[in-house]
Amino acid sequence: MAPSARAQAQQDESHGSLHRPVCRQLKAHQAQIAGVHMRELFAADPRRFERFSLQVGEVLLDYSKNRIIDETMRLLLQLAQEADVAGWRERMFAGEKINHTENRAVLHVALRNRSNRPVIVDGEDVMPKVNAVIGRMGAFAEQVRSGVWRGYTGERITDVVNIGIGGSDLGPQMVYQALKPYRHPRLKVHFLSNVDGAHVKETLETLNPETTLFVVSSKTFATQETMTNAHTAREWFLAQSQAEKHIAKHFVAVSTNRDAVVAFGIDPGNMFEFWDWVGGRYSLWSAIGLSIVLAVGGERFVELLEGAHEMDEHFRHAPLDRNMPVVLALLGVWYNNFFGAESHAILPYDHYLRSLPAYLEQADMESNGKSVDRDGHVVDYPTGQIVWGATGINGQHAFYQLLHQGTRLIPADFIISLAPHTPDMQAHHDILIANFLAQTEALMRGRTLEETRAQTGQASPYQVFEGNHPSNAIVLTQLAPHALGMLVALYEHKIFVQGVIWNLDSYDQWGVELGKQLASRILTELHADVPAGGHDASTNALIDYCRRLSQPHPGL
Ligand SMILES: O=P(O)(O)OC[C@H]1O[C@H](O)[C@H](O)[C@@H](O)[C@@H]1O
Repeated sequence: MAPSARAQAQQDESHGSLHRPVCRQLKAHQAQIAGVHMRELFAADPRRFERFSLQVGEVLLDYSKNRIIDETMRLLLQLAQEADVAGWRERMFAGEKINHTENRAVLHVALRNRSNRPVIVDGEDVMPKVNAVIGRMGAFAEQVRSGVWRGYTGERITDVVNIGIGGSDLGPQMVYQALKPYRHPRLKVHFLSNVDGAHVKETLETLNPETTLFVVSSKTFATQETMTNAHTAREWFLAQSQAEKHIAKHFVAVSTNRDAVVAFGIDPGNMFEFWDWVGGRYSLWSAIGLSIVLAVGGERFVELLEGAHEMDEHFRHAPLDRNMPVVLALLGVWYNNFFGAESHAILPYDHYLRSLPAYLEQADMESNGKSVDRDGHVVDYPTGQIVWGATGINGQHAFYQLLHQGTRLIPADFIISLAPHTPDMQAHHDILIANFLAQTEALMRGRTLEETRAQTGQASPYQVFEGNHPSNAIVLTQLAPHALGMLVALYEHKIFVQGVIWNLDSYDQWGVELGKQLASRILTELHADVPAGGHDASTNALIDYCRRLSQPHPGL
């Protein structure tokens, strides 16, 4: 068998950051600390919380329940310094084309640059156009919210449908859910992402074309799922409105691709623009946030941007050892590369943050799920962690068993907001807070055999909890737009720092392309008259099987 390009590349000398001498020191240090229980660390240091916690604005990070001591953080910080996190950070903020495989700048930070400092890309300050689009979004949303903007029969808009997928869906959807307490009472936003006809049908069947506004959101305006859904929505709308001229009142577009928007039949006056230096999974701050602005209004959206900007400023200026995104990133590297942890759980104790895990799955795994480094070498160390999670309180009654007594090390972020949006139900909120606190304590402390005997009267090994499971507690004062902006930016920069340490381009996503190409070929084969060929035997047979059985059967 001819050696693959990958195998060939593997023969190259490895150049990754994880081959620095400091990593050998970290490895030796891990061997020393692996047998130490966090109980002992807490017992030995009553000031552990003060030393291993950080506050930035309304965000508190307690990282004291991690398997670290001062020496751990010292070595991890040395790794960050040697990997030139500070240099890469400056390059990003300065608009350098750090997404080198696509030759693009990475400037979601410019979208929320409330200082208005010039940000230069290709010799042009992008801030005037950033601000102009934010202004247009706010003005348009105000028209819809106030009822000045009406549908083709003169009715006010009651429903907004964001048609998009990936970054053009998960970000706005997560923020819309998180900020639901702030939404306009008349406006409901729906998110149509799946090309599955069932999702389309379920969404459209509840809607009235006269009062529905479609926001077709796609960076490229070429994504098959989004375009197919947008065309179906257009047909559905025209079936009732009967005239193309009415489309202008019911379809707007968000994209970087003006020509494709015009070709689709959307008036460029109804297009909200963004730019190729905004990555799809970092785009909720751009015009992709239009459905958020429609729901909560321009002022709230600006508060969200301001929150992100506050975290950006902290990330850019705070020393690395007091830098919240850097600390979170280093802890992730500690477990990923030195403890062999494979995944990282996101556990919000907040109903409004229930989409955060799905959002972070894309943000993190599409950014750092890479096995070839910036220099084209195949890495020989684990990179992007598997991010997963669900609302913590529900998880307690489902998968936490494995966190507490399973065989794997799964670091987790516990997230809560203190002032509820339901102050008349404080008793409910107290239960949430109590469980949030109890779980991190239980994961850390565990329960010894002696304690089990003392508490239950039995010395059952099944009731022993090993403990020593690491977690971060992230506490927001309230889940308001500003705090949410801070939280999301915190994770974005954590991902950035990890990408630098693993020597990756965190801003491309070539790994999604191959499946897309094969799907377009198979789509034509599904309609062919001849048996499938040219694939492996499994795929050929499955294509034929699907072709035979996927046609609608009368009577079914
Ligand atoms: O916004 P679009 O161009 O429609 O792209 C939507 C999504 O699809 C792609 O396949 C990428 O994996 C995502 O990063 C992107 O957010």
